[in-house]
Amino acid sequence: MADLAELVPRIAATMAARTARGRVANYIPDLAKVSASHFGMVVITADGREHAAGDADLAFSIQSISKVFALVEALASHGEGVWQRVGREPSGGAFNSIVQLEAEAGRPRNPFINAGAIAVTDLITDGDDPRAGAGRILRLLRDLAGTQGIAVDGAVAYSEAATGHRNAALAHFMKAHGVLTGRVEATLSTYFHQCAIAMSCRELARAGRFLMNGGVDPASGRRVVSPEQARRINALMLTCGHYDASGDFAFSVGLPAKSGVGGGILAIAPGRASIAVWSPGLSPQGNSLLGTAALEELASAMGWSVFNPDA
Ligand SMILES: NC(=O)CC[C@H](N)C(=O)O
Repeated sequence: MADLAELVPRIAATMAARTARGRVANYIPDLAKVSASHFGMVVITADGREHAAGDADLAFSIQSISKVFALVEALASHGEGVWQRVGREPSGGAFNSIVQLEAEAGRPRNPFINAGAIAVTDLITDGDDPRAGAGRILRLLRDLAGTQGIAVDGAVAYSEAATGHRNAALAHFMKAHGVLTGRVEATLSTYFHQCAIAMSCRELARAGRFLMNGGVDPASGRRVVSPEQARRINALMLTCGHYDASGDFAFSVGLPAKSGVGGGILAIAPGRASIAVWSPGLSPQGNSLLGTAALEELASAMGWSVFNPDA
């Protein structure tokens, strides 16, 4: 097995030199301002060691990675009731697709496509102030990462709200079917704020540690979710975390992971590591191109696949 102290900087150097870096998301105007030249990576192993390289401490917009932590909050307050409004099947469609909703009575396929995430966020939206629901996610992330320094990037939240017509369409459609119960504007605003949370790879990898550790944060000993919920969240990340590229990601990397259009990916090697990578250039499906390539190299060098007999 490779030595992580040598491997992580080597992967970062390889990715820094790549010229084909994908395209930075531009449908949210403020995300388009980020340079495609960034690459950061942090691997935290079960023994608590952190291996960091590149832009490991630069904050970026976590976007859809926030959907994992919104789900944790919804499970905490609503338990299994979450599954009454959102399914557990990969959609095979784009992250912001609307077509399945019409055929399936407004019930989103899974909590990681936009429709499903908005339905989950509706459960933790409290009143009209987006700071309430987004604040729950922020508190969770700060607690898990061990820093108060994580915040919502107000400019990104505003930019997203100003251009988020597709998300508004998804939300109104679900409201018409009774899948959303809160006020649509409040739910959407909460969703835009959670997506605009900015944090670094180091903070994100720390925040993901409970998922490699059966639901307990190894840093504090706090139980975040039950062992069964941790397994299920990992299962959803593996099957749905990369939208219509989830099968390909499972094929080439083989780890539960959640991507965001800010170019971040949180990946979990159960029992072994919590990993965060960031490179803003995206594949056509909206997943970090170099982040995926880096995870593929890491997983293969370490033998970290949930499909390995000895993993
Ligand atoms: N895939 C993503 O990261 C999408 C999140 C983005 N905030 C959106 O709603 O479109």
